[in-house]
Amino acid sequence: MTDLLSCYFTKQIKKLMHNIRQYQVPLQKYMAMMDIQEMNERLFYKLLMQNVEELLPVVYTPTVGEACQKYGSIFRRPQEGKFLRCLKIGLRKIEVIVVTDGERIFGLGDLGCQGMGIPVGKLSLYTALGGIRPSAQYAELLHEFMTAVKQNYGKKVLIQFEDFANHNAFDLLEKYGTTHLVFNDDIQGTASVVLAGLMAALKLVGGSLAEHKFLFLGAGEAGTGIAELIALEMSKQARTCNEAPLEQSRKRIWLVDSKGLIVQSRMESLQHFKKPWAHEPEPEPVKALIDAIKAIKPTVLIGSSGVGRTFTKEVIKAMSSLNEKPIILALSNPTSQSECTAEEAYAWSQGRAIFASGSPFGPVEYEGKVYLSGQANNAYIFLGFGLGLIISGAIRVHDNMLLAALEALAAQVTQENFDKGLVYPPFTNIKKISAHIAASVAAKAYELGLATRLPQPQNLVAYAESCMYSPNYRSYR
Ligand SMILES: O=C([O-])CC(=O)C(=O)O
Ligand SMILES: [Mg+2]
Repeated sequence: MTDLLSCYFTKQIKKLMHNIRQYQVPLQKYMAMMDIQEMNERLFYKLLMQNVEELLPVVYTPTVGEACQKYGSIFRRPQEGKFLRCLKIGLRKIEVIVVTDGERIFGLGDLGCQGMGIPVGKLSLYTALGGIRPSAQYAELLHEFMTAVKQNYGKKVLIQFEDFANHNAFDLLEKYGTTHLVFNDDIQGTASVVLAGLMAALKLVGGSLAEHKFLFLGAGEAGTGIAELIALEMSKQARTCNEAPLEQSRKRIWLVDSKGLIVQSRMESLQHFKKPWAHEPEPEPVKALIDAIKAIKPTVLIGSSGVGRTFTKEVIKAMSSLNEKPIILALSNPTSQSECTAEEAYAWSQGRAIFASGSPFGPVEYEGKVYLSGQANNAYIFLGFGLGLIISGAIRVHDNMLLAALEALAAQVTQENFDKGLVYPPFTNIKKISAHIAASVAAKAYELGLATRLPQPQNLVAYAESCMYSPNYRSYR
């Protein structure tokens, strides 16, 4: 890029940042960013890269949550002229199509794309009551998609499952994990990012993983995914001293779901992904989180239920009376669903909590001291993880790659970060962090014989960096 061009680019970015800062409402900032993306892709990415701490909460968690809820009303410029292509790659045998523009849904008015529920509902009536064969059930449809993707793009295309419901997520990951390059961000990404934060937190609190006791509120993808990775790492650490098989490690981890503490006597009615966590001997039947804390006496409390405001004053106080430095992770997104705020965690623990959250919180002042809190968000992992798979030409995901990724992340928390109470490095350095994670993941892929890009590059960090997209203007003369 010539000096003149780069100077112009810099000015453009400065002005646009100035414009975006004029908006007070996060959703307006989001819409401004989407406009820029549509108008000028390079500008959008450069802007985001250079202002990652400020703009990540706009284009991603938490504002993107609100944008999704209002997607129908803010989505303005549809991509036209693509129907024929979509129909050609779609399902083959179609008999009925119910179509809506979403503008007059019942008496509710214009619901935009959220009006989709109506055609879906009408089609189910065709099938259930009209006898029209459904074109494909969920599993068949997904299988067709997975097969088509591999056929079109080969075995090295990474398919990231995002925000699937529990009842499908675990099965899909297991089913396609052996035939495709698949990664579930909510199970594996969240698990890795949380374990990285925990390993960093242990440097502040002391003790090995096996010396801690974990209690989860929420036993879905995030909760059980994290629990399993903690158990795996515990066993790995203990293997050197020849003890602690996986089942043994799992016993240090307890989960509470909507029906209370998961225990042996509930085994029959538990969904399969919860069964490994039904422990005995069980304490008295325990329903409420606060009672579970009293019974289990955890050192680490992790919220992953998607329900906000559940880490009450009583809960945080109980954790703080049990522990000098309670580790408290409020992972649910977006901010409205966070188990507690950073302010609450610090105030209710008298500034003793080691706190991180899924959605970002700003600095908090408590009794004259400023506390920062890390964002335990899977964005730390999935970017570098995906890049590592791609640059090595990996054809499968292996648990040891997750461990490699999270170790690389934990290793990048500096003393300076710790001093501020952070168990994650700042997002400002995310590209550098991702390059290191990518290099570790790629190295593991080579070690496991799952990499296809040969020969292995000498310096994987440098190679990862050289593979990264860089949005600059080009001079065409
Ligand atoms: O999107 C995020 O910030 C993290 C995530 O995957 C989720 O909450 O489902
Ligand atoms: Mg997600």
